[in-house]
Amino acid sequence: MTATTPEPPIRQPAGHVVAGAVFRDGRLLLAQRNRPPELAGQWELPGGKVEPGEEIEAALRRELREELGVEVRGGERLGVAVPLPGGRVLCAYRVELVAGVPKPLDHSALRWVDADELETIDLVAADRAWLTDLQEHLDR
Ligand SMILES: Nc1nc2c([nH]c(=O)n2[C@H]2C[C@H](O)[C@@H](COP(=O)(O)OP(=O)(O)OP(=O)(O)O)O2)c(=O)[nH]1
Repeated sequence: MTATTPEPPIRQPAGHVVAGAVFRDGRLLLAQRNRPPELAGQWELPGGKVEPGEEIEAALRRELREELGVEVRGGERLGVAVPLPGGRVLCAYRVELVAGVPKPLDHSALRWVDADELETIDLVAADRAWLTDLQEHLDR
């Protein structure tokens, strides 16, 4: 009889979280989280987890449609990939608003910020990695 080695556990590939950077008139759209308790009240780029087999741009379109009620296109990477606790990876993408007016369907509030406001607002910690990249597109 041959000894059998137990199969290693199947590892889920690290999940990808997409965040959309929408710019308008020198300002960036930020959304205020309402969950989980440790992030509630902080501001972030709208977005969320990519579903298995989903393309990045499709995930951005779906998440911003669900969260803001708008249609976007594009998806040029902006800044570094940020590792999140739990093995997920967070990336920001520049998207263009093509239809609709953003509404906080899944957040407490929305706000358009300029470069100075972005620096002082209570941004989710992970997103601070993109400060300089985001500010390049913003008015002071
Ligand atoms: N959407 C988004 N999530 C962020 C950002 N920065 C950051 O650390 N995160 C974290 C918070 C969460 O742990 C995770 C994404 O969660 P999410 O709640 O937005 O994703 P989702 O809409 O797919 O989630 P859910 O409804 O299934 O709970 O990434 C950001 O700028 N945008």
